[in-house]
Amino acid sequence: MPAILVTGANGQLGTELQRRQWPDDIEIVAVDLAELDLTDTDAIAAMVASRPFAAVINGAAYTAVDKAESDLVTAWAVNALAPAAFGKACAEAGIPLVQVSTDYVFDGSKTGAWEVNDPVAPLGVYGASKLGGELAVRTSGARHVIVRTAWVVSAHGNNFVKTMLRVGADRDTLNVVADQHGSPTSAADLAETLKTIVLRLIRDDTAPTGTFHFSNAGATSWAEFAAEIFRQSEQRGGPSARVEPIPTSEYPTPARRPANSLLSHDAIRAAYGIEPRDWREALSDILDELMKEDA
Ligand SMILES: NC(=O)C1=CN([C@@H]2O[C@H](COP(=O)(O)OP(=O)(O)OC[C@H]3O[C@@H](n4cnc5c(N)ncnc54)[C@H](OP(=O)(O)O)[C@@H]3O)[C@@H](O)[C@H]2O)C=CC1
Ligand SMILES: Cc1cn([C@H]2C[C@H](O)[C@@H](COP(=O)(O)OP(=O)(O)O[C@H]3O[C@@H](C)C(=O)[C@@H](O)[C@H]3O)O2)c(=O)[nH]c1=O
Ligand SMILES: [Mg+2]
Repeated sequence: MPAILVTGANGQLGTELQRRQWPDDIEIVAVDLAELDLTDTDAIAAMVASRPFAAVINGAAYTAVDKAESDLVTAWAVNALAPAAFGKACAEAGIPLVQVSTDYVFDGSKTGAWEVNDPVAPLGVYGASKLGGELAVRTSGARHVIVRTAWVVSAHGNNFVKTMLRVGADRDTLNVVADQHGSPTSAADLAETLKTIVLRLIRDDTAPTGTFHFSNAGATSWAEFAAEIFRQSEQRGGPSARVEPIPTSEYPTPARRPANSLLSHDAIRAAYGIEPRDWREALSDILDELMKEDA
């Protein structure tokens, strides 16, 4: 049975990839740190060669954006050197690699949505290390797809939705930055997109390769996002708080973040016919799942 190796098994994306309905003839082999430490490039090579995998989805990453500023050796090992090792191993095995990247490769200076070939200029260590991963995969010789995504949220793991609900339960008002714009992404919707892509890559030698953007549709700011989270939470009898929109200058963090990281879907629509749904609708599914768990 063809098997797909998935890293980041316990992360948001890895969790949702394992929850997809896969074809009966496909097996998902999902590994996390305990099974495969991505800072060990020899272990990556050995894992990819351990059985005849049909493809690899590298969903693991060092995602602590602020911590990465002072922990850059680990961030670069996981986000750049590991993708390089996967690229080399996949090229040797003759199998496709799906690498996940981020809106934080952009500096945020553009007005409007970022296209896949727009110039990259990361503002911090996380974005720079993820860009390193992109470049390594692109030059590895492996047949590959790189999907940049943004603001990933789900009912599992660490993310903005869960942070807002947790903090909002204890406070009347929350200060949230209103001058950083982008597009939230449901990890489930991202997983469904990666499923479509990886199955095409496995079954069709002429499937589109290269770099694509996927997020949910619609632009927002973190402050508007927070307000919508509380609006939808309150509707379900969950925690709510008032959102006070603030400028980034009033929320100092170790890492700089892009002012606009909205991603254009033109490339993924043209190549794969994928049309993302609105982020509010995706958020509604996540809150349904979270509130069901609370009940
Ligand atoms: N989260 C977001 O907002 C965004 C994410 N992305 C990208 O999407 C992808 C998926 O992100 P997401 O699911 O949210 O990330 P998570 O932070 O939820 O999960 C990351 C996973 O990577 C694993 N990991 C970290 N270090 C290592 C290591 N040394 N060896 C093995 N595994 C390791 C973690 O394991 P453990 O749990 O054991 O630490 C965790 O399971 C990543 O490539 C990320 O860069 C892109 C844009 C936005
Ligand atoms: C908790 C909190 C955050 N913020 C701000 C900080 C930041 O600018 C923004 C979002 O906070 P986060 O900690 O979720 O941000 P961050 O960790 O930067 O999220 C990023 O993660 C990486 C992995 C990515 O690839 C990006 O696409 C993006 O999702 O909101 C507030 O203004 N008030 C608050 O109370
Ligand atoms: Mg964070």
